[in-house]
Amino acid sequence: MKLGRLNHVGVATPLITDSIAFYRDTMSATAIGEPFDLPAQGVKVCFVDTPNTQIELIEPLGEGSPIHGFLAKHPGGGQHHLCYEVEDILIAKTWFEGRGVRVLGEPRIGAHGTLVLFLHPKDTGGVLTELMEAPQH
Ligand SMILES: CC[C@@H](C(=O)O)C(=O)SCCNC(=O)CCNC(=O)[C@H](O)C(C)(C)COP(=O)(O)OP(=O)(O)OC[C@H]1O[C@@H](n2cnc3c(N)ncnc32)[C@H](O)[C@@H]1OP(=O)(O)O
Ligand SMILES: [Co+2]
Repeated sequence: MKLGRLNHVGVATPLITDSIAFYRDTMSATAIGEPFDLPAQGVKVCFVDTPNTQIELIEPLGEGSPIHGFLAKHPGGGQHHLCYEVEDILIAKTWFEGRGVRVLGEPRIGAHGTLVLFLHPKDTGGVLTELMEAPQH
């Protein structure tokens, strides 16, 4: 298993429109995508492009959203996860499971249209870690 590039930093927000305005007007981000719903992941998503990575703004979508608990603890939002690219998600899953790192569920299609999975923050130094298969260019 080889750890790839940092694909994005996930930032949870209670109101994605406010966060978009902040990144546009205060952070001076010039490449901000359109927000879209990802019901399979329980979030509304908007990507903010920076020169070397992306900020992934995520707002809860639906009652079962996985970020409700995080926002209950951090009502104003905050840094939620780091996402690294890997070549093969199933090889990565086996690698981390073999080292006692809890893998949260099975791989699912993420916001970039490739398979993603999450590692439990208590097994990764307190950082919720997402792995994603790199998009084909
Ligand atoms: C946009 C789609 C996709 C993409 O393609 O990029 C995404 O990024 S979707 C992002 C949202 N999806 C997920 O986060 C899925 C995986 N997450 C989960 O399964 C859960 O959120 C969780 C990580 C298991 C946490 O569950 P929750 O019920 O909120 O809390 P717990 O009480 O079980 O938490 C246990 C423990 O972990 C701490 N915690 C929770 N979230 C985080 C976090 N983001 N970063 C660091 N630590 C976190 C929580 O505080 C608890 O610790 P203690 O308080 O010490 O007990
Ligand atoms: Co993500």
